[in-house]
Amino acid sequence: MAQLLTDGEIDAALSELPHWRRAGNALVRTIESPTFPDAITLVNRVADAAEEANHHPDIDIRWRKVTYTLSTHSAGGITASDPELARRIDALAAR
Ligand SMILES: C[C@H](O)[C@H](O)[C@H]1CNC2=NC(N)=NC(=O)C2=N1
Repeated sequence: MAQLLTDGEIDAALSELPHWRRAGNALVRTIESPTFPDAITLVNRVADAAEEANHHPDIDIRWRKVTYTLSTHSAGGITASDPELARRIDALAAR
């Protein structure tokens, strides 16, 4: 099973992910897109990346604001897969 990151490892990962914050056992970022269709386009790109990585975010869609919550459900917290997916989401959001 994937190994949980320590608090120190999570802090170190977050120091390189300025858009993300820790909320308990998860990494969270809200991305506001210019329009609702833009927000959904990004959600679809994230879905493709998540499927490819077999690591899936929880996604909360509120009009143009989408909140991505990353944790490794099978491990009950944050593993290396979570900052990895956060970096992928950042790259897609910057397109
Ligand atoms: C069997 C398969 O590996 C699992 O169901 C995957 C799919 N996507 C997943 N995504 C996330 N975020 N956590 C998981 O534990 C997880 N498990």
